[in-house]
Amino acid sequence: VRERRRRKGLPYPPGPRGLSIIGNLFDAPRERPWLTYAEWAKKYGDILSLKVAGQVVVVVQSTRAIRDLLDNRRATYSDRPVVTFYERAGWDWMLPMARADEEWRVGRRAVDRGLRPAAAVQFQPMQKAKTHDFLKRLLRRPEHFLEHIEHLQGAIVMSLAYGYDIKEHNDVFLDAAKEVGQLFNTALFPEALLSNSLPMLWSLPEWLPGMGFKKLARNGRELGQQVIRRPLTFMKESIENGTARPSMALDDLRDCSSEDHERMIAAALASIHTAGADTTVSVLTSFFLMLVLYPSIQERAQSELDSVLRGETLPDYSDRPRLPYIDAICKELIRWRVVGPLGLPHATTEDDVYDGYFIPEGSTVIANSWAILHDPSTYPDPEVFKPERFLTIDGQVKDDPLLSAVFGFGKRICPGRHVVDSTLYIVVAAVLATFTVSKTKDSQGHEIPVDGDDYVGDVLKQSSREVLAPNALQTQTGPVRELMLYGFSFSATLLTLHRQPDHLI
Ligand code: HEM
Repeated sequence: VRERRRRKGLPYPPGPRGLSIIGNLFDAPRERPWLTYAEWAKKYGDILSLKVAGQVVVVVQSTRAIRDLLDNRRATYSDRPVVTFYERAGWDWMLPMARADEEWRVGRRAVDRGLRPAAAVQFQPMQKAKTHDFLKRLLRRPEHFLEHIEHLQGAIVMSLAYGYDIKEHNDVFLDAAKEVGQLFNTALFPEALLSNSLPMLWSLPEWLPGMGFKKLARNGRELGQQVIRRPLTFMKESIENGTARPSMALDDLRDCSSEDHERMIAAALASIHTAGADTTVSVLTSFFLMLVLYPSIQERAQSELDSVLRGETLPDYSDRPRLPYIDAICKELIRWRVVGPLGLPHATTEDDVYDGYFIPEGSTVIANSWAILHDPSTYPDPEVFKPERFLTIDGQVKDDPLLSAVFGFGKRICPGRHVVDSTLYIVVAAVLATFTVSKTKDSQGHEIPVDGDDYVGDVLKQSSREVLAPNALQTQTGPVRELMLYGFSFSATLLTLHRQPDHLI
């Protein structure tokens, strides 16, 4: 009744009509939901709603609606949905999923400061050195390129967060951070979210089918604390010994006014690996896929690099203005395989009305970034990799304000985007300057084909299957699927390197 009064007769945004109790639980698309949502937009328009287990989920799918709500009404649209699982597991410290409370604000301010463009520039020499290290690994064992990409990203993140150099193998900080990331992804599986709307699930015994999430919650609490505390102890010791290197932690911890403040900062820093790892790794993996699928693009990029560097040096950041084609490749990589096609869900903190529709407080709001970046009227042949989209007729780089959709919106926009920009540029330029990547040949000398479509996997689903396999329920809830990242399943052996100017590395 209260809600009816608040609605003043206004309808929710249109959408598929669900069954009464469970709403659209079973309508919510299971595979690549962004495609289904884009399809639904043709019927319902650029703002639609679903009711998932009693909760309103609003999906916005045009630049107009996304900007109007998530950017221009950011004061209302910057919360995250309540995930009981995170609260129970004591994981609400993790910045990307944190509710928009004081703790998030403190952590977010520190991360914004540490990763702002001026600060990100200071990390560039480190990113360059780690990239050269990556080239050497690639040269030694090209078939393990996925592992090398992961190592590179881990090395960059741990260095910028703590000034810490990760070990060659089995680094304790990195391994724990990776485990948290895996658990975090796993926790987005349907059963955990279902426990949101069915609190009584928490009182059922752990051994029952589908109750695996209770064990996860238990293990996750301890692991989370380790990931926060260990680097903090390391930082304190290295500050005391005078061995601390420039890093976000060094700047932030110096300014801490209390133990509580310190705890919030440490939690925000510990979130960075989870937020930045899979995402950057995904884009860099897309890069290698692109190289085997589009040899002519590789060739053109190499001739641009050769004309600037003359085969004498490795590319540096100062070369960037003279390498517009490389820059255009980086932009197209971000657009081509959108890492988080539906970003991370936002939530509203008060009732709102938009286009005559009622959006209640506490709604989950999902922006379909994929729909924007694969709209054929803006990007013709959207599935084809075409760096030229981002070049003017005279070969200069064109800015495209729509691209930032990959990094989300409003107050929650990804604070790591400037660092991503410098990582992508240096890796793409350095790999193209030193290697030619192509498909592997079979024993008869025929190229082994690579199916680019196969390559879209589903990291989260796979990890949840591993942990929960015996007990997994088959149910799916809506918002779970929105948190999917692309995973990559093409064979790691499909990589032959030709151009190996060892003297450069
Ligand atoms: C290609 C790489 C990356 C992509 C595509 C990406 C994308 C995103 C997206 C879509 C969000 C959610 C935005 C929203 O809610 O509207 C996000 C949040 C976040 N990202 Fe990234 N990200 C990337 C790399 C990184 C890196 C390298 C870092 C750190 C160094 C990072 C740190 C964060 C953090 C801390 C948040 C949470 C912000 C908050 O909730 O307030 N990301 N990112």
